Amino acid sequence: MDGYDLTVGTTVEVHGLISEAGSRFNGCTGVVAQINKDGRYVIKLRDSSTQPVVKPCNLRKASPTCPDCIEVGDLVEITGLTSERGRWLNEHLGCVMPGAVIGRLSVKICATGQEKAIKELNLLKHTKEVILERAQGLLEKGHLYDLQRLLRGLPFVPECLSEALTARLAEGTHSEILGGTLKLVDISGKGKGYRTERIISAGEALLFDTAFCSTYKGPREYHEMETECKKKTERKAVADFFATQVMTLASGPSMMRMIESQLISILKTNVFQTIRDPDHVALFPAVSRFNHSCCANAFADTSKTQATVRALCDIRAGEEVCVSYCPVHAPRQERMEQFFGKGFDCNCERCKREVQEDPQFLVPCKCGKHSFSAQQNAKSMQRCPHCSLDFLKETSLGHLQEVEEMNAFMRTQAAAAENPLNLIETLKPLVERVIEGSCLAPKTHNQTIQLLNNFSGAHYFAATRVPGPHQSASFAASFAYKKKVLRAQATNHGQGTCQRDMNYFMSTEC
Ligand SMILES: C[S@@+](CC[C@H](N)C(=O)[O-])C[C@H]1O[C@@H](n2cnc3c(N)ncnc32)[C@H](O)[C@@H]1O
Repeated sequence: MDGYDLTVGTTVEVHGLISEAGSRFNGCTGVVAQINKDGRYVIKLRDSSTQPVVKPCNLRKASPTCPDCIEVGDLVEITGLTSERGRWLNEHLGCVMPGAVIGRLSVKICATGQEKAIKELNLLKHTKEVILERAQGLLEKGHLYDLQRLLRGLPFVPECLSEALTARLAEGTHSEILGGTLKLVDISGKGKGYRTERIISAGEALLFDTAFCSTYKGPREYHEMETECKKKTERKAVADFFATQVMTLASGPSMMRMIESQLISILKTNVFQTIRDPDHVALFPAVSRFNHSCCANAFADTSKTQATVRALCDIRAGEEVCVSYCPVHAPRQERMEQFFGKGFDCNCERCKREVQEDPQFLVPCKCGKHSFSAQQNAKSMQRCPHCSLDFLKETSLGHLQEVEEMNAFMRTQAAAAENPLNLIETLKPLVERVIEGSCLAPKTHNQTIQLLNNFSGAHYFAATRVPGPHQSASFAASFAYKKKVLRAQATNHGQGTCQRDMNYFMSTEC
């Protein structure tokens, strides 16, 4: 029956309109966007931004041979998703799969391989030719980040196109500021750095860069990279890039420059250990211009060949964008040790706060009204001003040592080979003392958090790898302890810390 069995998302054809204004829509196809209370249908037309409102008797399901009608096997682009969870899918290509649910089609996303149920209204059908034309355009304009995303997972990429992309990326001289997000400027006291050109949303990709050189981590890493640089610069185009973009990067303290070459000093100041290839180090000339902050608002997701910098939180227009050169969960002292030789002391807001009082060394008093401090510069004997309980810093540090030893054991081969149920029993007494407070190790110290994380992990492995009646309880315990971990991290360096976890970024598409 015409019109009456149509739901939101169905592809329809308009027919039988007789008014002068309406008759121009006869024969047009579109998708049902909404059904109004008065029973009329709002139609989103394929080729026009006009959305006619039509009675159901003037609509019929588009014939399957209609070029707009989306079918299993079609290539589609996702568009117009507005929810926080769905937005990132916009502009992604997918393939329509069997198994539609009411009002939605099942779409396999090319870039990630995931299947998502998406309304037809949010899908734009494309031919292979249109996609390849778009890809060629991106290559010509040098938008390699978008090109790479477009081609990822597509079944029909011509070899010449993928080879051209691979060659451009491998040269190591390509970088792009994405979507007009950043500008490289002088930053007082820090040399160069990036500021935002507009408001940025958490998760947005800001900059894409390719590795100029990379090698395995090891005692000769800088010398190997120096050799690679020299070899690359035999080509004139690369030599120009090297002179203007590499040799102008920040180098270490002048004392170091007297005993080593300028290039080695630059490499020592700018090379990253890469996140996705942890056995590698790489030089990304454009990423190297980001300054450091211990409460960074961006994160460099790096592999041995390329890097994407993303915003970790919403950022105001004009703010400096910084990444962290060290793990953000480390206590201040450990973080500073990692900057040794880099020629600066971090003076970010977090460091200023933590010089006075590092939250990772606070031990709450039993009365709940006061916290003691086990920080290096704190007094050895402390007394709670509310309940007069005494606290001995050395006892607290001794308990922290116990926690550290347990964590060290958890990193051994013996622990990795152990049955997770036995590991739970090994960890339990210490974890229980931490929770009920008889272990005086600071509750939000990196090591204490690590202990809880290990306990959560042991429960997770027990739930997923050891069959038995304990499995659902182990799952519950794993999540409960993971929550404690995230809460403790948020106490140290603000809400949303879980988003500073590299695993969060590695699980997002990029
Ligand atoms: C990887 S580079 C960052 C870009 C650099 N500002 C430039 O002009 O190329 C590292 C150098 O930048 C400076 N820098 C980075 N973060 C800083 C900070 N938080 N405070 C002061 N200097 C910083 C230091 O000189 C450091 O050796």
